[in-house]
Amino acid sequence: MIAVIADDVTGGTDAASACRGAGLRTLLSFGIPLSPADEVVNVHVVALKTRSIPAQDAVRQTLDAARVLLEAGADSFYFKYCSTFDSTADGNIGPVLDALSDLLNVGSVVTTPAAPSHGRTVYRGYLFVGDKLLAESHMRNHPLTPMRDSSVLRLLGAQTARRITMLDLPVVRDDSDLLQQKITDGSTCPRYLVADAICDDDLRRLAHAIRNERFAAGSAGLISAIARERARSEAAPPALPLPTRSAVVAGSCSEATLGQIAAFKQAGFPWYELDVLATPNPEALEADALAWFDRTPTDQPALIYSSRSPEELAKIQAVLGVERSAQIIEHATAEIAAALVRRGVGRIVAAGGETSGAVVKGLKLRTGLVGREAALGVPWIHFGDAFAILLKSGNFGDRDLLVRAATQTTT
Ligand SMILES: Nc1ncnc2c1ncn2[C@@H]1O[C@H](COP(=O)(O)OP(=O)(O)O)[C@@H](O)[C@H]1O
Ligand SMILES: O=C(O)[C@@H](O)C(=O)COP(=O)(O)O
Repeated sequence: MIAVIADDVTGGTDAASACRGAGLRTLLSFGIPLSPADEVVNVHVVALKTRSIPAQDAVRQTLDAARVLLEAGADSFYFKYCSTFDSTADGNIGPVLDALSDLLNVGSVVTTPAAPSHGRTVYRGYLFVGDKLLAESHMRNHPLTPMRDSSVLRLLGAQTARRITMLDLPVVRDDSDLLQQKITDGSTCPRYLVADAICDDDLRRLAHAIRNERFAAGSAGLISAIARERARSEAAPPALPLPTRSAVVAGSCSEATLGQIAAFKQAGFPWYELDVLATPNPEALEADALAWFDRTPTDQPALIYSSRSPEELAKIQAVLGVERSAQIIEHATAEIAAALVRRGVGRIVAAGGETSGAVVKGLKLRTGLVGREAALGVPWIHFGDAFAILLKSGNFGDRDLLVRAATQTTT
């Protein structure tokens, strides 16, 4: 079994969808599973919410999850971080990689955030988002993890004392056994090999070269290739009916989400804006939002959001602070989601990684079945027939995704 530990909830759904799409039986747990799965699965994805927390807490939670998965029979491990390398200045990715390499007793670890199908490519160690370098993309303005450098080697180098070398494109594409040699040479001394990859075939080559390694790390790109290396078959999950009453909650401030919110409003559905500056109190924000929701028609999807443009966000953060404003919003959003479900909402669509983490916590969701994708990397997760959730990375999905997900009747 492949064990995947993701540093946030939407990262977990993205990775789970990639494995499911490769035809592997995939289980997704939110938080550390309390007991091993009672069914045979090829992949168990554990989605944590460690991306923005202090490194020592992230390490502890990740190791706890890894030990449970080892006990459940995992023979290889993947640490899923964000395809835009989201991490704080005190960086979790390096410390978590160090700790997992030690636990698993591995030397060389291949890693790349490349996910070409999501528009993330790595060339000469520099990470691109579409046609822009990471630090010139919208990720410069991320509320919690603004990315102001594009070099994966420098970003990772600031977070670990271990040696980092590059597997550049000519090596990745070499048809002799150079790639394999580079990976196994000196593999007894701990180090990270940051790989270039600009198309899926580069990831396929990497996955083939590391097929006997116990540990690798990166975004959904490399785990998708690893899953395909194992499965070599593709089976689409069956279409399933979706519970009728739906609601959307959004806290992502990414360009993609702002466009999706605008499309939802244009479609004429009811919407409500959480104003944390006017009401910097989660309970009061929740009460006002629910009073509004209780007046909306039950046959229409409703949207509740806190998302703001970078300029508006900067103003809010200057008054309330980055952490405090995010905490108030996340607390309110989690409670609102739980209250919506108590009011009969059977389908929640959440936009934003941290936001989704808060929603999953509010709803106390544990382990669900990975279903069909509503957009690339955004699968429906089913909890029996009565409840389904779609957790959308802020950056993912076309402009109509929120409208489509809130109104479609089957997956
Ligand atoms: N109006 C707001 N003021 C301050 N922080 C906000 C506001 N709206 C959302 N946030 C915070 O911004 C962060 C967005 O991150 P996230 O949900 O992970 O989205 P993404 O997937 O785009 O990264 C969350 O922590 C959220 O609470
Ligand atoms: O790798 C990715 O881009 C996603 O899987 C992911 O981790 C997204 O995180 P958020 O943008 O915080 O949703």
